[in-house]
Amino acid sequence: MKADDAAASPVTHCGFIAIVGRPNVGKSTLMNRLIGQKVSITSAKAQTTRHRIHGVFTRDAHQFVFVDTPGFQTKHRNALNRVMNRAVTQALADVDVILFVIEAGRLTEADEEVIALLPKDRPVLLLLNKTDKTGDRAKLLPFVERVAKLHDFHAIMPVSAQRGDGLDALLKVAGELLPEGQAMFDVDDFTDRSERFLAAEYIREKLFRQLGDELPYGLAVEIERFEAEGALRRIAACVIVSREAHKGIVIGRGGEVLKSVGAAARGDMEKVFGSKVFLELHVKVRSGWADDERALKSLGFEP
Ligand SMILES: Nc1nc2c(ncn2[C@@H]2O[C@H](COP(=O)(O)OP(=O)(O)OP(=O)(O)O)[C@@H](O)[C@H]2O)c(=O)[nH]1
Repeated sequence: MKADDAAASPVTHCGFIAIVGRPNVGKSTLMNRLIGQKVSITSAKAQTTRHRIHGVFTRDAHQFVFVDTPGFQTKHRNALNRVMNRAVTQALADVDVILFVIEAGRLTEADEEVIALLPKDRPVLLLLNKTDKTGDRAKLLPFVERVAKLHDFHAIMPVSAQRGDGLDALLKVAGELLPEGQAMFDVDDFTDRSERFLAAEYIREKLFRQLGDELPYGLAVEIERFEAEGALRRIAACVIVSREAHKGIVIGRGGEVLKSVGAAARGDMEKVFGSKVFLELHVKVRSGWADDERALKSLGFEP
């Protein structure tokens, strides 16, 4: 942003907000809903978000810079999960406000593991998500009383990320907690991640959606070539799997799975980039990569 723009900007408060919680509680859905743009990927399957993603939302005098974190992993203890958990802890260390998401009426051991990591010196808003499924709010009261004892929460707020219920109130409370400061991003920006990064995210999302329970563990997407010429993007991407047997699953009979993943991802990219996209997609086997921290680093996962 240029200095002139900063002077003209009405923003007086700006800060980082982390969204944390165990897998599948609705963190990505919440961030997308809050910023009204498709930045972070969502799917019905756990663990779809592996990167920290910033989404930016500006409303009047407040600029919210959201950090979406990977879901906490408690099941598989390998390098990939260690890297993911470290990313969450790191995200918590440098933010101004924390949104801790759980499902309304449901507290699991994994939720409690996340609570143990919440910093005591930063405001934490506890969001009870998916209230559209719980029905009568009065029924939630005993649950609220129980979870209130687990941490000194700044506020406990029922929301439905999917329907958008309670989000206005949430932005109001969170806005009051932002530190004074000029805007960090152009008011129209919705992400500080590059198109290259988003391209990989969209492909990964379509694979999650298409493959469902068949999804091979430890699958990743690498962008091998990204060329932008005016309103045209030429992208070559590679889906990495850890075993030869997984290759066929990703390709599908007669190449059908890969073809439809490519078509759907390309559609998203064309909408978001506002350009025409040529996408080449292929599959490679790199054995044991999910256990190799160096390989993770080379794929852009933050160590
Ligand atoms: N009924 C209902 N479902 C929701 C709501 N918010 C999210 N979901 C669903 O819950 C599932 C998980 O949502 P995500 O946003 O991917 O969850 P996440 O916490 O980011 O998951 P990870 O990336 O695995 O950490 C998806 O099927 C969402 O559609 C909500 O408010 N109500």
